[in-house]
Order: sequence, then structure tokens, then C-alpha cells
Amino acid sequence: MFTPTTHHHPIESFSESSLKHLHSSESDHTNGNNVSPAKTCSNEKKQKKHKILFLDAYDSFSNNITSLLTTLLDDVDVYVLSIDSPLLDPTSPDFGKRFRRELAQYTAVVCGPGPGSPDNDADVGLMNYVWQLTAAEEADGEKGGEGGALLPVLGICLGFQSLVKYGGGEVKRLKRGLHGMVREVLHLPHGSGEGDGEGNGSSSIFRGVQPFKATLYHSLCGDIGQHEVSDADWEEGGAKWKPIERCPDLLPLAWVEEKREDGEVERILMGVKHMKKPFWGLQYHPESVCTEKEGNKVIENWFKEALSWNEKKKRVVVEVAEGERLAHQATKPSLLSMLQVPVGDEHMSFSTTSERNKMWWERMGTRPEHRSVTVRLPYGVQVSDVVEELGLDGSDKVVVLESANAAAAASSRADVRGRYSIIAAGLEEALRLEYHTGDEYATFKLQQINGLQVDLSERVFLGSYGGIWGLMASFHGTRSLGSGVELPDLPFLGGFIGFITYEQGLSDIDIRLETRPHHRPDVCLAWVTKSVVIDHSLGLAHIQELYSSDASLGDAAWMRSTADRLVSVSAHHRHPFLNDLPSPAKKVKTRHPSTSPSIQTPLIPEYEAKVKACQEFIAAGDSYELCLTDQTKITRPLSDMIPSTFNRKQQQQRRSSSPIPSSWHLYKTLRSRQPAPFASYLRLGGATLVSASPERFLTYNRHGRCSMRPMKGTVRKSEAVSTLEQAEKILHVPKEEAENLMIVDLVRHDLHSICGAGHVEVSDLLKVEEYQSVFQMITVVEGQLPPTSDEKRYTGLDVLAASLPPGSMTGAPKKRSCELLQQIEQNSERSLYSGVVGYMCVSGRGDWSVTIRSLFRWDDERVTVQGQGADSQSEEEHEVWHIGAGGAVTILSTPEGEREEMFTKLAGPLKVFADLG
Ligand SMILES: C=C(O[C@@H]1C=C(C(=O)O)C=C[C@H]1O)C(=O)O
Ligand SMILES: NC(=O)CC[C@H](N)C(=O)O
Repeated sequence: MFTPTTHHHPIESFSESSLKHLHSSESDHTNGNNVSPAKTCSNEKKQKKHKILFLDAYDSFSNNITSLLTTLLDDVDVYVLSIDSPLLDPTSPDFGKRFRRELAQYTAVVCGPGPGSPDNDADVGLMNYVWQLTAAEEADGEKGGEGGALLPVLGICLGFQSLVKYGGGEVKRLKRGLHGMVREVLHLPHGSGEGDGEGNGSSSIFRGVQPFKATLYHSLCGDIGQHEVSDADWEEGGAKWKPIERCPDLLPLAWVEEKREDGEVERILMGVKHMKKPFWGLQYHPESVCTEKEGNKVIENWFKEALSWNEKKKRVVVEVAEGERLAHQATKPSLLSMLQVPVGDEHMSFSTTSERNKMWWERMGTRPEHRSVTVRLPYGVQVSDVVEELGLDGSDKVVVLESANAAAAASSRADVRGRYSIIAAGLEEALRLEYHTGDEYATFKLQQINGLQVDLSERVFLGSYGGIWGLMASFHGTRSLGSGVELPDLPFLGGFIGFITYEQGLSDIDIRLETRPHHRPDVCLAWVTKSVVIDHSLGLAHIQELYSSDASLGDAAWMRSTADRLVSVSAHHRHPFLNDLPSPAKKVKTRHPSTSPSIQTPLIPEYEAKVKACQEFIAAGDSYELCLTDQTKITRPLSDMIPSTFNRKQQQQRRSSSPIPSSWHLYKTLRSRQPAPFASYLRLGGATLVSASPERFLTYNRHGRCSMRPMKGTVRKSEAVSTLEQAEKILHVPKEEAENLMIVDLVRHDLHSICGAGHVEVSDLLKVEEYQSVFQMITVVEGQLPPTSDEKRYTGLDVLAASLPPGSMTGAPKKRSCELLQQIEQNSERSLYSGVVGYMCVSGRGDWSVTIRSLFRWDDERVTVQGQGADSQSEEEHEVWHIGAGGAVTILSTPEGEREEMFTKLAGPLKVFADLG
């Protein structure tokens, strides 16, 4: 039936050789983006730049500060050293000397924000040694000038509190934390009375600055006796300030007046200056997206003060070769630049390289070519119809990434209204990359070749790749379609599709995992060479294939036969909204009680106690926001276990005779109940995922433009809240906006770590969107990958590797929050939930969603259930489904509110079992 020349046949196009090499890659690095180009600097110029050392206390906003310093100040490079850098061990005998030698290389130091308290030495690490520097010590040789080892320092938030403590002040808890709150910072514009420690009055770093609004992220605050001053004296600020005995050297510069519920005003210190040393501190976050630009003047003034202090003290900053510096650049090197093997030589690292394995390796074709057939789908045909027509609904290897809200666009005001859906086909013959977090090797697997069962598997040791991400980058690198190639404008042409678990994300941020009782993959990606991309707006299906021209692989027979099937596929359900509701036949089937699912939801008192535990950590300064989650377990008789050797007819018979709805049925029900832009159905690597995710994690295009879309702030639809306007009223309140803002600043930090200073911007802040059962607040953060040489280039994988686990599922600061959540959630694995699902196309594009509003199970997780009644002697194996749900806990949360939010999110996926029995 495949006759491209007949006019009646609805084939739109057939393209086999549309990939022209353009011999120009220049245009690829710019995409009309309006971010400033990377600062380029020759080595010679680099020598002359000022260098600032940033001491990183594991905050999730650090890179935003380094970006601000780099872009705001003239000719500045920022280097980063963590507060507990193993390169500078305070217990080693030559620590003091080594530390001073390192510091001598910088114009100034910034001590950053972070979790914890200055009362805990481990939380501030090296900061303590910075404050203790003296003019009596030598810096490095004689270079320190009159200032000895001293150098200008700015403390921010935790760094500020650490300075207050050093100066004799106390660090206390605020009446209530102010995370993500935006407040007006008050100060004396002319800053009289501020000295440089030797009576030479220098002007305040707040000089010439109008009062401005700034974001706060703290639970703790500095007390230098400011509450002991009368209001009248305080209003006159520094002029009337008389230091209290225990902190004689600290001068207040700025403050926030916080009116509390008890009517009292808390005078919260926002800026201090040390009178004897060139040290300043700011409690607010100058780098937050919501801190007003006026606040930048404070940073500029600080740097001017720093330079003039150095000049006055004749301090000479020591120049060293790059390799001698202990601190590193703020931007991470690209995954490809870290490889110790040539890109694409993975088979060299196979644990056993037999000729046979070499052959299948080569068969996986580097330098693929792309061809496609486009057909018009008959009216009303849905993604599910296509999946079923292709017989994928019963397969144990299938991936469907569906824009399930495309059809429901009319009823939804969600702005991500997916246009495309992607169906991966032929996964039995696709190479699969699997990695269990913590292993030293990854495994490539191949089940079939030309329909023959081969079950090949080959381990690749990761040492020379710098880890799993390096291997992925290398593999992808040789299989990508070069940047100078003209490609069809589709989201996916072929490439990696799969999932990454939350636990892999934890290990990416150096969190150790408890020993786990299984060996399931945490990274599971299929190399998809056959796929169908459905364009919902045009009603087209693009049937496409990646092939190796040199491997003489087939003759496009699969594309042709698939095209034939799709042009005649019939829609099972004409009306998009009624589509895929469970068929009545399924519903009326009577079932033995033991076949009903058994459901175990989180216990209310326990969940509420966990919310309180989160809030206690937040009040102590250990976290600003914690995304608490819990899991519901559903056990039911085995559903999907249909032998893959069955033909399509046998499979269908088996399925229709089984009283247990298959996972595909669960998916169809969920996607019709909750049409979501990032719905997905996956069976891969022993996992089955049924997802109705509304949240995009990360997408990137061929030109390195990246976009993340954190979602925070949820309100359930009800009679009282049914319109967008009503939802906006509820969500545009400080609590919800703060929740979102914290994750926005965190996501900016993650993006900055790859895109670099000045290449990240927020394009849509705090926007409310409508979904089927909830309203959600989202923000769009965008970044541009740096241009580099081809073999060291950055790709979307760099951003993905640097940003997991998704910040919206962790809270901030990410690392400490995840550690606390491990404790609070009692080390229970989140697994697929809180991870990501998506693809990395050979074109360089990618799109990943956060795995939420979903259910998943593992093939190897079974429980034995005792039969009931007459069957009580019998034992039956049941499968176990998991549904994760939760929400962000802040200091303003209530245990009841959080519990309700968790149950609201759980309700949709859970009701699928109730609907289907
Ligand atoms: C934790 C979940 O959702 C996350 C938490 C949200 C919130 O706190 O408002 C919103 C979207 C997700 O990032 C979940 O769906 O289980
Ligand atoms: N952002 C920060 O540095 C916070 C500092 C400290 N952990 C607090 O909560 O007060």
C-alpha cells in the first residue's frame, strides 16, 4: 500500500537525504539570544585582572554571587574554594602558611552563604581562619605590605553571621525565618562614622545608595546589641552608635525592620563593617533575582573600598601560574573535555572485547544518518491508538513521551501545551545503557539482532570517562549529527531516551547512599533509532529512522510498513475528552477480593510530624525550604507478565482475559484523567513508569539555549478556586512566592555552573498556570551554553549532570536539604519519583521532565500474598506499585496544609487503581 506517488495516499513527505552539510558552524553558537557574549580574555589580559576568592559553604546560590561579581565589577575573575577543601587542611602543620600563600593571590575574598550556623565550625570551615588573619603576620614574603596577611573580605549571609560572631556578636534565631522574603533594606545613605580601623574615616559601602528591596534567606541573625539602642538614636545610625562591650569593633551599616505578630519590631542587622580590619558583611542576598538593582551599588562600593585599602596598605597581589592556584574556576569544565579516551572509543574499555561484541558495537553506528516518512493521521487518532496499532502496548520495552494535554488545550491554560509526542519503536533491538549508582562500570545491553534473541551485555569501566556522565557524553558525541548539518525541525530524530533516578542525582551532588538491597539501574537509556513523532498541531506522524550508511542496514522497510499502518489506523474514541476512558467491559468484571489492589498510604500523624521536623531544621538555619515527600504502596496481582514470545494476537487475548488492568491501561486512564504536557509511559530496564508530569525540568536546543521551568506553589481546584484569577490571588502571596523564588535562585545557580557568569536570565517569573486538577506557579529560567571548540564542547548533558536532582524536589540549599530529607524520609528510596524522564536527540536537542504525579513499579519487586477464603492455603505473587507525593515545606507551612497538599497530588494517580479496580 506504500505508494508515495499516488495523490490519494496521505504521505506528506519522504526525506532521505535532506541532511546537507553546510560547512559553517559559526551560526550555531548564536540563537538570537540576548545574553551578553562570554568575556573573552587573552592570557596577557588575564594576568591583569583582579581576582576574587569565593569561599563556598555549599549554598545553592553561590554561582549567582560569582556571576554577579564577574559581571558587575570591572576586570574581575572569581575563583572558588569550598570551605572544607581537602587542599587546605587546618590540622596540617603548614596550613597557616599555605592558606596565606593562597590568599596572597587575590585582591579580595567573599565568604558566601550556606546552611547551618557559625556556631558550628564545620559549617563555616575556612571562613574562621580568614577573620583571624592579622597585620602582624606575613602574607607571602613581604608582599602583604603594611596590612600583613590581611586582605579585604565581604561576608554574605552565613559569611556575614560568621563575621558577626568573630567580632564578638551573637548569632541567634530570628523570631521566624525569612526565606525568600523580599524586604526593604534601610541604611544611612552617607554612612558617617565608619572608619577603616585606624581613625581614617572612609565612607560607607552604602553611600549613594537609595533604600532598596532585597531577598532574605535566613533563620539566624546577628546580634551586636542593636536592640539596646533607643529608636531615636538608632534612626541616626552610625553617628550615635556606641559599640557594646562584647563587640567593640563592629559597626552597623544597614538593617530591616520586621514587624512581628506580637506587635514588636525586630531590628534585623543587614550590614556591618569591622572597625579594625578590612572586613564587611551583608545579611541579605545581593545576587537574588528579586534583589533590586540599586543594591548592586553596595557591591561596587565594597570593591572600591577593597581596592583602596590594598592601595593604602601597599598590598601587592601575587601573580601565580594557573596550576598553582588551589581554587578553581566557577564554571565546570565540559564533560567532553574531561575524557581520557578519544570520544567514541567506548569499546576499547569493554571488559571483554570479543569479535562478536565488537561487531554489534559497530552496528550501533557512529555518525548516523536520518531519514523519515511523514503521513497524515486519520482524524481523531490519538497517541494511544498509534501505540496500540504498533503493538507496543503489550511490549516490555516501550517508551512513549506524550504531550497529553495537546488535545485538551481548549480546556487548559497551561502554557506548556505540548505540540509533539514521541513514541520509541523497536526497543528490543536498541542498545541500552544501564548504570547502578555507585558502580565503577556501566553496562551496555542488547536483546535482539534482526529478530534473533542474543541478550548481549558488556561492561564498560568508567575510570577514564570521569563517571557515567562522561560515558554518556562520549557515546552521544560520536553519534550526534554535526552542528553544521541542516536537520528537520522536530524535537526528536533519534538518540537516548530513558530515565534517571533521584538517587543518581544524589550521588551527582556527592551524597553517599545507604547500601541498597537491589541492583536496579539508576540511569537507563535506550539508544532509539526507530521512532514516531506525532505533531498534534498539524495532525502528522513522522516515522523516522537513524541508520548507518556504511552498515547497509535495511532498506527503510520498517518506515514503509509503519506508514502503511498509520494511515489506516482508526481512532478508537472520537472525542478527545472521552478518549481512553476505561471500557465498561473492564469495569463490570467481577473480581475475587484477593485480586483487588491493597493500598498503603502515608499515615497522617507521621506525615505531619515529618513536616514539623522539617520546620525545626529550617528554624535552626540548616535549610531554607525542604521538599518533603512520602510514598504510597499498592500491591496487586501481576499484570504485565505476558511472554514477549507471544504474537500480537496471543498477547491481546491474554490481556483481555486477564482481570488485572495492565500498566498500559493504567496509563491510558491516568492520561485521560490528568492530561499533562509531560505524560509518559515507559517500560525499560525492569521498570514500568506511568506518569502525568506537568513539570518540565530542562530543555535545550541545538544552539545550546537551555530552559528550566521550576514549579512551586500548588492549589487544588475546587468550587471556591476554579478560575485562574482566583488561583492567582491565592498563589501570589509571600509564602507561595517565596517557595518558588528559592527554587528559581537555586536553578539559576545550577545553570550558572555550566553557562557561566552573565549567561542566565529569568524570562517568566512566578506565573500561575492551570492544569486539570490543580493550579501551579512556575518560573522560566534560561541560559546559554558557552561556545568552545568542537571536541570540548558543552552540551545539554552538561547542564543535566550539573542540575540533578531537580531543585523543585529537594529544596534549598540542595545538598544539605537532601541529606536532611534522607534522614526525615528514613532513607526510603525515591527511585524514579523525583528523578527525570526525557531524551537527548542526536541533533543536540533534549527535553526532560520531573517524574511526579506518577506511578512506577519494578519487575523484580514482588510480595507473596496469602489467598483468601477457600484459597487461603494458596500463595500468590503480587507486584508493587509506588506513588510518590509531597510538597515544599517552609517556615510558613502548616502540617495540615502540607498533608493536604500531599494527598491532593497523590489523589490523581491513586484514583486510577480505584477506577480500574
Ligand atoms: C513534590 C511534588 O511536586 C513538587 C512540589 C510542588 C510544590 O511544592 O508546590 C510543585 C511541583 C513539584 O515540583 C509532587 O508532585 O509530589
Ligand atoms: N543564606 C544563608 O547563608 C543562611 C545562613 C544561615 N544558615 C541562616 O539560616 O540564617
